[in-house]
Amino acid sequence: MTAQRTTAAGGMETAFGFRKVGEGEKQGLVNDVFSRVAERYDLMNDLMSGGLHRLWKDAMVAWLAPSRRPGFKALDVAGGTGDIAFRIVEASGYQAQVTVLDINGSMLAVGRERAIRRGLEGNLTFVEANAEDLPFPDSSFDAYTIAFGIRNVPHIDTALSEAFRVLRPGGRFLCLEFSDVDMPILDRIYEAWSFQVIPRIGKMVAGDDEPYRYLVESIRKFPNQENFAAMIRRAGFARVTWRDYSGGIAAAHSGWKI
Ligand SMILES: C[S@@+](CC[C@H](N)C(=O)[O-])C[C@H]1O[C@@H](n2cnc3c(N)ncnc32)[C@H](O)[C@@H]1O
Repeated sequence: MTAQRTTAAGGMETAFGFRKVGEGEKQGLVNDVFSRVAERYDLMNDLMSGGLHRLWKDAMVAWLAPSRRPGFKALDVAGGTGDIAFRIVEASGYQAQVTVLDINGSMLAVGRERAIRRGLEGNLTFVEANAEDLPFPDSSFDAYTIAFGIRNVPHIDTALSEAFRVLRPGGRFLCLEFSDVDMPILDRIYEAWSFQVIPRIGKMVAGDDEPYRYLVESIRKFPNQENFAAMIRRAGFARVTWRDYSGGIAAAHSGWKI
C-alpha cells in the first residue's frame, strides 16, 4: 500500500522512491525527474527494459481492444511522450480520439513532436493537467488508460476516483505498472538489473543517474497486484482483474464502471 506518516511539522509524509518527503513536496520532485529525462525518455525506456516495455504496452492495448467505430474516446493519463495513445489510435483503425494528459509540459512537447512525425495529430489532443484533478466533465470517456504513471502520483486514491468520475457508465479502466515478481530467481536478477545497471545506464546515456534511482526505487514502493486491485475496487470499479507480464515485472489491471 502507499504508506503515509506524519512529519514533525504535523503534515503527511509520503514515499518519493525510498525517501520520505512531505506530501506536498512529492509532485514537484516527480516533475523535476521527468523534466530532466524527457528528451531521452524513449531511448532510456528501450535500454532500461531491453525493449520489453513495447511488448507490455502492445499487450495492454490489445486487451483494451479499442472500438473501431468513429467517435471512440480515450483518455491516456500520465501519457508522457504518447506511446499508449499512438497504439490506441492505430488499434482503432485510426478512428479513436485520444486525449493525452500529463502534468509535465516537457514530456508532452516530445509527445506532440512524435505525433506530428507519425501523422497522428488529427486523432490526438494534448492536455497539461494533474491526474488528481482532471479538467473534464463526468462521464466523458469510453476508456481511461495510465501506463507507468500512477506510482508517480502523490494521491493514488484521488487519481482512481477521478478515473471513475470521467468514465461513462460501461467505460473501461486499464492501468499498466511495474509490479511484484513472483519468481525468486527472476526477482534477484531483476533487483540487480534495477539497482546496479539502470542508474549506470542513466549516467552514461543521459549524464544523470539520480532520476533513474528514483524510478527504480518507486517501483519497489508500489503496491502488489492484489493490493492495487483492492484500491481500484475501492474507487468504485467492478470486475477488477489483472494480467502479469514477464513474471510480474509489469502487470496490467482492468476494471469497469458499471
Ligand atoms: C514513466 S512516465 C510514463 C509515460 C508514458 N505513459 C509511458 O508509458 O511511456 C510517467 C509520467 O507520469 C507523469 N505524471 C507524474 N505525476 C503526474 C500527475 N499527477 N498527473 C499527470 N501526470 C503525471 C509524468 O510527468 C510522466 O510523464
